[in-house]
Amino acid sequence: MGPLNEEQRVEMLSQSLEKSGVSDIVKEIIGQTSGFMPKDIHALVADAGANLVHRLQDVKCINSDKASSVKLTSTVDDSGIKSPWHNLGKKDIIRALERSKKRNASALGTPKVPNIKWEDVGGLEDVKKSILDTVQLPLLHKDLFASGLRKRSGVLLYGPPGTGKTLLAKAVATECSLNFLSVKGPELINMYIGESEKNVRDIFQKARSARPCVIFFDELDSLAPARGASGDSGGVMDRVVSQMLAEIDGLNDSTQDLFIIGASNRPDLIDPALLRPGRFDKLLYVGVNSDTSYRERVLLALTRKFKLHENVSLFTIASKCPSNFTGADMYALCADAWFHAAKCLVSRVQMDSTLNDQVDSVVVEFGDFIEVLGELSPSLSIAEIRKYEALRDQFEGASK
Ligand SMILES: Nc1ncnc2c1ncn2[C@@H]1O[C@H](COP(=O)(O)OP(=O)(O)OP(=O)(O)O)[C@@H](O)[C@H]1O
Repeated sequence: MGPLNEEQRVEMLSQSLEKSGVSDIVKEIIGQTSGFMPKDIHALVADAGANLVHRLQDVKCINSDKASSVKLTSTVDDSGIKSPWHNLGKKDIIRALERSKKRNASALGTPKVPNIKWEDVGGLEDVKKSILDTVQLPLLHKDLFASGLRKRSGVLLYGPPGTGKTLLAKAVATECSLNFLSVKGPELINMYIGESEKNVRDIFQKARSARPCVIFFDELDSLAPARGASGDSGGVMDRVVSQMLAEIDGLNDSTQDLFIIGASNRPDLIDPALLRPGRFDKLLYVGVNSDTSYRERVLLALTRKFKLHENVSLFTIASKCPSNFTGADMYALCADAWFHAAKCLVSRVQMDSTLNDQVDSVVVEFGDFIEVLGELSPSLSIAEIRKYEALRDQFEGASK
């Protein structure tokens, strides 16, 4: 679920603060909560509550120090029950808002070269090649591309969740020795008027000072929904999209070593202006392939650092996995199989102390995979995958 619109935020905040007697503050702060998702509202209220607890503790200490009979001001509601929430003041909420702002600022992170190699990405060879063409060629032939007519492209990786979009973007950055600046859409949206646009400017500024650099916009649809469609009367999202467009267009005048890669499950929700030439105009579908050999290649990548028993046939395991297993499902399979093997090893060592020196080397056997496979179910149904494929058909050709 994306950011809430103003009406939804008012409703949720009013409900959460109903018992506190400070619901009149909702009007005051609502403008500062643009871009909030339900979890952000919960966090805000919980944080304000934590503030209150600290304050109550402080007052309690003072009161017991003075051995006075001063009582905390608490009101009694209709039912006659005293609620500590009645002590919640505007100050607690304002403080919680300030903290949330600080958290957002630090969550925007600093760029660094990731440590994901091509070998860590299984299957997806075509997508790998297309991204490399877009990123590596201009890097290797800067002069040629700087004078060319073709505007540089940003890549949009789209498709179902857990299929390796983030992994691919990181692998490109590692392989081309680029710094990687990852921005999750909702993280960037700030409640303070003007702050979200500033965050966008800051991100591009950070990337410019860390060149060569890739900016990876995860959940691009929540960051750049079609303008006028977000239902946010504050218009924060619209201004963020406009700022993004201005920054991306600005990239075309500068050198060839700043790249933008976006990822989204719902490209149909992204503002179409962002998908025009020179922006995120190279659309690459990253999906689920029902071929056994695809699953085998993903398993190979995921078990690269495992010690596998010689009885393990990754192809046989791949053929036993449901055809709608995503990369993330196979990650769960491998992690669970390793854990199963580790547990067995620990119980063997407990029974026989002569095996103590083996404790560091977990060897994963075929049986470990089969054992845990039965407990896993695909995170996406075949019907859901078909929906994503229908979206792909709709977008196919858009980047050609
Ligand atoms: N093709 C793949 N090869 C190897 N591992 C994969 C692959 N696809 C997914 N995985 C595993 O699944 C995890 C989740 O993948 P990733 O975060 O790249 O998915 P995503 O497509 O970006 O998902 P989302 O849309 O939810 O952000 C990865 O950390 C990796 O362990």
